[in-house]
Amino acid sequence: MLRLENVSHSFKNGNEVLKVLHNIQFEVQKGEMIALLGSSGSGKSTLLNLMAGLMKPTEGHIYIADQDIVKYGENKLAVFRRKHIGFIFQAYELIPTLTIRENVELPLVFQSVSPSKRRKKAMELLEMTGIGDKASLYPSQLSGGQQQRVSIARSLITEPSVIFADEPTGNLDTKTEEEIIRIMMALNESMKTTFVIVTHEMEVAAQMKKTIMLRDGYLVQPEDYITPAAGQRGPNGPSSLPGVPVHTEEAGEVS
Ligand SMILES: Nc1ncnc2c1ncn2[C@@H]1O[C@H](COP(=O)(O)OP(=O)(O)OP(=O)(O)O)[C@@H](O)[C@H]1O
Repeated sequence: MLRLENVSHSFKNGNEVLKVLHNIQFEVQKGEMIALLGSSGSGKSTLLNLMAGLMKPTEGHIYIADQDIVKYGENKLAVFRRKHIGFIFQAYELIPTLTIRENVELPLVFQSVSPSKRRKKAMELLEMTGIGDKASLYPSQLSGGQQQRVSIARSLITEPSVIFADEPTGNLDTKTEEEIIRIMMALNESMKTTFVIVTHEMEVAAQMKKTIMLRDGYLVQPEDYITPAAGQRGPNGPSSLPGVPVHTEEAGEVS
C-alpha cells in the first residue's frame, strides 16, 4: 500500500548540503496503523512531506497504491493527493467560518459530490467520531479534543488510501489523547483505512502494533525502546517491517 525504497533527502543551503534522511526503506500494508516515532530534528516532518507528495526526495521511490509518486508532476500529484491521501494535523486546521458539518464536507465539495450525498456522509462520520450532536456548531465552540474528532472525520470523507496524522495529540491532555488514539484505532479497524501516525511521544507509539523509528535521519530498530510509564519494553516486539535498516539502536528514550 505504502512502500519506500532507498529514500534519501538532502537540503541545500548555498554551498552546504545537509543530508537529513538516509536510505529509508519500509512498507505499510493496506489497513495497517503504524507509528513513525522520532525526536525533534530526526527527520519526521521531512519524511512525512515526501510521503505526502509535498516534496520530492533527492533519491529513491515512494509507492502509494502501487504508483510511484516521485515520478509525478505537480498537477498529477495534486489530483493524486486529493484522491488517495488524508491529513490530520496537530492544530486541527479547521475553517472557523464553516460549521463542523461543512468542515467535514469540504473535501467532497472539491470533488463535485452532490450536497445531499456529502451531508449524509459527513453526518455518518461525525456520528462515528462521537460528535454528531455538534454538527451545526463552529470550531471555536468545541474543545481541542472535539476539534480533532472533526479533523479525523474530515480526513476520512474522501475514503483515502492512507491517512497521515502529524502529531495528532500534540495539543491535547493525556486523557483526551487516549480518546483520540482510541477513535483512530476503532476507525482503522472498522474502515480498514491505513494510518501513519507521526509522533515524538512513546506513549502514543506504544499503542500501535507497529512502530518505525527515526534517529538522526536513519531508520532504527524500535524494539529496544522503554515505555516510560510502565518501565517496560514497548509492545511491538521485533519489527516485522521489511527493509530492515542498517542502523541498530541501543535502548533509549526519545525526548
Ligand atoms: N527547508 C530546510 N532546509 C534546511 N534544513 C532543513 C529544512 N527542513 C528541515 N531541515 C533540517 O532537517 C532535519 C530534520 O528536520 P525535520 O523537520 O524533518 O525533523 P522533525 O523530526 O520533524 O522535527 P520536529 O519534531 O521538531 O518537527 C533538521 O536538522 C532540520 O534542521
